[in-house]
Amino acid sequence: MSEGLSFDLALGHPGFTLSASADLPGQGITALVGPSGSGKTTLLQAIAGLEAAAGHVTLNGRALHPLPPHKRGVAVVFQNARLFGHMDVAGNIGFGARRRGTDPAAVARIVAALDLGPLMGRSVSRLSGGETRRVALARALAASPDLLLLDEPLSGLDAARRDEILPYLSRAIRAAGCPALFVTHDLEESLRLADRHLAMDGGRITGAARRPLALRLDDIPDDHMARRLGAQVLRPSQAMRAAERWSLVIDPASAIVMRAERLHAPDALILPARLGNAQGAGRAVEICGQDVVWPSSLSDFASVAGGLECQIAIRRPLFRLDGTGDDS
Ligand SMILES: Nc1ncnc2c1ncn2[C@@H]1O[C@H](COP(=O)(O)OP(=O)(O)OP(=O)(O)O)[C@@H](O)[C@H]1O
Repeated sequence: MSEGLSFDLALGHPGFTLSASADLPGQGITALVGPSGSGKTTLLQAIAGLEAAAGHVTLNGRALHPLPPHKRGVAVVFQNARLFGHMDVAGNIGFGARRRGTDPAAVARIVAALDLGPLMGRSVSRLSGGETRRVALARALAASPDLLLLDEPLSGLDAARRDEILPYLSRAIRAAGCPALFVTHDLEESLRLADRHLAMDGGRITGAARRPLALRLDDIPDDHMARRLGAQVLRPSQAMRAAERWSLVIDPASAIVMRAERLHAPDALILPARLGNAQGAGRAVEICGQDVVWPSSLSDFASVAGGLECQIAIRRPLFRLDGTGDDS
């Protein structure tokens, strides 16, 4: 029995043909990226059973296709949150939970992870855009989905709101323990959320890459991209000058991309361990999406999920949007 999500789907609209297949792991967050009109939404809809298609979809060996949508165990979060306007926040979240008999303790954990406690009694018509997105995600997660599909869940939010939500989103999806596939046009979102990437073009999957996000190092530090990411790129030689508190074992061909506002935070000082001190010598850093785990002492590893906003960029190109990158 194959683990994870596997699909091979075909359908046609006038002037557009979807013919997409991929095998994804049973855990983690996959970003689906590609130009407008490439078929990302159509693929999500077909996986969810909301759009008729030929082919197969299996999740952990269970055939989802051609089951009706409500029997697939798939939750979809759309661009517009589509909350139930006649219910308050608690009602919306409870709806998903009741349908699948989700343990109330699990629902409480989701509410806490998304920091929705203070909003539970509020009418959904009185929520901000960011709060609305968090409720939509909570409602989807509360239904204990086997697979979570998100179609540009943060579109239309300004940068500040998106920054506010991203850590919640990452934490809540990972805590749910189901695989998630999310459509995004936003490089920062994919950098910060995803640990696997699928590229789509012309109705086909044209490339895939495992984590860490495989952008060519040379793609990142140009001024425009750095500004978009709010980041500065510390090449190893520059990073050494910032050496004080932590050391980090990284490949000499790698660089650390760190959000500029964190550069002077004492807890966020990082240097490559080629010149490392005893704390980091010989230990490898582990990257999981935005979560960087590194040795805080010789015997102890500290997780800094959400607390340290940095990414490791690998110099070797693993993935390019034109689909010519490899996936090794
Ligand atoms: N119901 C439909 N009938 C006819 N054509 C459709 C239908 N739905 C989508 N299409 C077409 O299928 C193609 C893929 O659309 P889709 O919305 O999946 O692209 P997308 O990659 O999600 O785009 P975007 O990034 O702009 O949201 C487009 O050419 C679109 O016009």
